[in-house]
Order: sequence, then C-alpha cells, then structure tokens
Amino acid sequence: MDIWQELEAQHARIGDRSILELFMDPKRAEGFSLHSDGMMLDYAKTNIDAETRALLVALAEGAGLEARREAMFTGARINTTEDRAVLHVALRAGDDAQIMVDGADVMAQVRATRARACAFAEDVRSGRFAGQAGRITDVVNIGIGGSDLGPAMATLALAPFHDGPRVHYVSNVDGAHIQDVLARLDPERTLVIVASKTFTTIETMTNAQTARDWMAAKVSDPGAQFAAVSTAQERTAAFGIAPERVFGFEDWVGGRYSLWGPIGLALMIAVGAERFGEFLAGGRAMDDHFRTAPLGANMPVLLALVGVWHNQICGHATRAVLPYDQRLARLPAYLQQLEMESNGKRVALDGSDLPRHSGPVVWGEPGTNGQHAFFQLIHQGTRVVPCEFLLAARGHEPHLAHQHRLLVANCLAQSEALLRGRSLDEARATLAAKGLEGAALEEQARHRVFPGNRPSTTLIYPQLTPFVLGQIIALYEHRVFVEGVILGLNSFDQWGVELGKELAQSLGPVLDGQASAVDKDGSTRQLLSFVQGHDG
Ligand SMILES: O=P(O)(O)OC[C@H]1O[C@H](O)[C@H](O)[C@@H](O)[C@@H]1O
Repeated sequence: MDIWQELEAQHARIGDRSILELFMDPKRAEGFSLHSDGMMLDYAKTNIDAETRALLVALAEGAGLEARREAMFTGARINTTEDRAVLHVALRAGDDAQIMVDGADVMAQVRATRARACAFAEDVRSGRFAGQAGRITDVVNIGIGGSDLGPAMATLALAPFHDGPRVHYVSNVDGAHIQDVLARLDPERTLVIVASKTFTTIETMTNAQTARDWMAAKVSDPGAQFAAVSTAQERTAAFGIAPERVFGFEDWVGGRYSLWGPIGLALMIAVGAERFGEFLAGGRAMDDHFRTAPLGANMPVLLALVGVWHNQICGHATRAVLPYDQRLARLPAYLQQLEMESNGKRVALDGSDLPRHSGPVVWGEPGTNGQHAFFQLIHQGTRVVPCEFLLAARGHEPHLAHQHRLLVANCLAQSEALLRGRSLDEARATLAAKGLEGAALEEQARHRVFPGNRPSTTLIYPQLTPFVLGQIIALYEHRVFVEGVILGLNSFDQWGVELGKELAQSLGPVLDGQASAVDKDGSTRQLLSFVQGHDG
C-alpha cells in the first residue's frame, strides 16, 4: 500500500467520526495548532488526528518536499515547462542574502531595483516628482492578473497605513473600468503605472493607450507622467517611457508571485518605502519558518496537508476563504489566481496524467457579509465546504472596539456552529420553547437541523499590519508550492490561459467584419450575429 492508499484507508475508517469528540482530549486544540512569529494556525476543528497527520507528513516527505524546497530557494530551474528558476523569495530576501542563478548572484540587481523603486515612490510621495500642475494626487496602476490582484489586494489591506497619494487599479479590458476610474481624476496630477511582466498583455496595453490619450489631451509631455514595471524593457521604451521610470524584474518571478518587487510600486507609493520594507520582512519571516521548521510543525506544510486531506482524500472539491477582516476583501480573488492558476493542472511534471484531482476551487468573501449570503449552503447544503477563517485579534479602530468584538464573536461562532451543528432533539427543544408542539413542531424541526461535523481552520494574528500581511501572503505562496509538490505538478506555468487569448485574437477581425465566422461553431456564430445586430 502506498501512502495515498493508506490515507484513503484511513479516511474510510475515520471519515464519519465526530470531530467534536476529538476534543475529549484536553490537549487537542494545542496539539493541532501552530505558531509562527506571533501568528497562529488552528486546525483542531478538522478530522485530522495524530495518526492521520503522520501519514500526511509522510506523504510530503515521500514527494521529496525538502529537496524541492531547497531547489526553489537556491535558484534551480524547477519551472521546467518554461525552463526557469522560481525566485520570488529573492525579492524579499535580507541584505546579506546571496542567491545564485546560473552561477551569478542575483541579489545585487534585486537590491538595486528595490532601492530605485523605493526612491521613486518617496519622490512621488514628497512631491519631488510632480505632474504638470504640481504634486501627484492620484496614481493609476494599469495591469491585470498578477500585475493587479496582488498590489490591489495589499493596497486595500493596508489602508490604515496610507499616507501617500490615492491609488487606483484598472485591469479589465472593458472600457467601463478605465472610464469610471479616470473620470474622477485630474490628468495634470496623475501618475500612471503600466504594470505588465511581458508588456504584451492585450488588456493592459489597450488600457495604457487609453490612459495615454486621456493624459495627452491635457498634458504636454504625457510620457513624463508614466512609469512602467516589466521584464521587457525594450517594449517599455517603445511605449515611450523613459528608462529612469522603468523598473525591471527577471523572468524567474512569476506574475502571481510578483507583488514583492516593483510590481508593488503603487503599494510603495501608498504606504511608503518603510512600510513596504515591513511587508517584505513579514514574508521573509515566513520564508525562514518554512525553510527551517520540521514538516509536522511547519505552517505552510500543514495548511497544504489539511487541504490535500480535504480535497484529494475526502473529496471536497472547493474551499471557502473567509477573512473576518474587511480589508482582506480582495484576498479570495488574489488567492483564486495564486492557487488555481498554480495548481489547476491535469498533467504531472513528467508529462503523465495527474492520477488525482488538481487543487481545489477557491472562493470566498469577507465575514460577516458571507453569513448573510452563502453560509446557508455551508451549514445545511449537501456538499461539505472546508472553510478557512482569517481573523485579527485587534482592529485598527480603537473607537470601534465594540464592532470588532462583534466581528470576533461572529467568526468564532461560525466555526463553532460548523463543528457542533444542531441535532434534531435540540431543534425540537428550540421549537417547543417557542410554543410549538405535535405535528406542527415535527413539520418544522428537520429544517432546523444542522449536521455539523464540518471542518474549518482559523488563521489568527494580532493585527493586520504590513508585517502580518507579508506573513499571510508568503504562507499562502508556500502552501501552494507544497501542494504542487505533493500532487507532482508544475505550479509555476499557466498554459491554460493561452487558448482563449488566441481565439480572442481570431475573433477580433470577425467582429470588425474583416473575416468570416464560417469556421466557428453554431453557438459562437449565433452570439456573434447577436452582437453585430446590436452594434452601434
Ligand atoms: O503581467 P502580464 O505579463 O501583463 O501578465 C498578466 C497576467 O496575464 C496572463 O494571462 C497570466 O495568466 C497571468 O499569470 C498574468 O499575471
């Protein structure tokens, strides 16, 4: 029996048992939680016991996790389908770090770019860098995917630390997006950052041109109020952005892992270089933990193993991410790219078919909002949805501490309700207390039953600071890495996004009336003619 089979057998044995009864062991909570630099992951409200955990850790060991982890941190070309190293960790590495790629230390370049980007951010913040009419009041980051979701998520998360110009994000090729953002801004006091790893992404290039036209209508030298972040410096030059405002990075940083470098420029401008440095330090602290803690006490490893248990072993296809932290409202969207673009693959590293399901569908919304929307299904639906709660012990609004208490109470109540449920007898008793009896009571009671025994984890931290945000994001990045290693796939390519892009290109001329739709299927032809019938 291999370890996967042992885990399946274990699931057959214990899958239905009561999680609540595991708490008969007074050490359950302590034994099934982990700490890392002030943050705690509690996974006690899952069906995992010591024996199951040992099997899961053996699974990670058997997949060669430790060697793969070292290979990533030391710059080996582990992204084999693109023949690249995977070194987002270099972007947050400390001053004395040395990381070699093809025999050369990459850190000097990383540090130089970081220093240049930070200096530019401070110039924008202080007014040393100004627009045609003076100090920059607004920054527009134009980018999509990894060039948008990370910085947009982090900018919202760190709102209490904003003391720079306002920062806006435009991603969608839908003209409505850029229209609604630019309509509120003064081009003479706006800085536009064009963020694109490749500088070829059609959405970003189209929006960048729109922004440039908007700027050119009022500003005599519009290029002077543009900056670019990209690995493709020749393309940024062709767009007319002067090299001193171009911030490069290397192709060993994946788009969805790029927030730590100059792709974070808009965030740097919002919160300043010092706070951005604290964010990097948080990521670095998690890197150190991930690299040194034993697998069974390693937070990213455990989080990944809990996920593998729920998805590949128990068969729960989705996972809800539920930040009880309004400023993490964009975290689920950010994680959708990080996790689903990384581990949504059907072919293993060696080219064979993946023998098991790939990573889960990740979705979610902040609490308490979700409670009044989709939690019904989580509590009483027929599918089990493992839930991942995130919670700050302290808010940033001391004058609203009573609201934070309510938030905390709701978060803890949800995981308790999922665990405990409400039995038929309890439902009956509640109804009886309200005066119902007999057939009327019986008719109602079953609808009020909560099966309970539904798993959840809670990540709890003192307060959402730049350092803590860095820890959280690095935790999730490494969790994705561990899951990818266990599933035996390459977490760092994204070929699955290509086909749609190519077909969109072929449809452009059809929409313009310059090409025929004859080779398209009937449904696509019908949709095209609907659009053409409503054009103009
Ligand atoms: O930064 P860019 O090169 O413009 O890429 C933006 C995004 O587009 C692609 O389609 C990829 O799926 C993403 O991984 C990437 O983050």
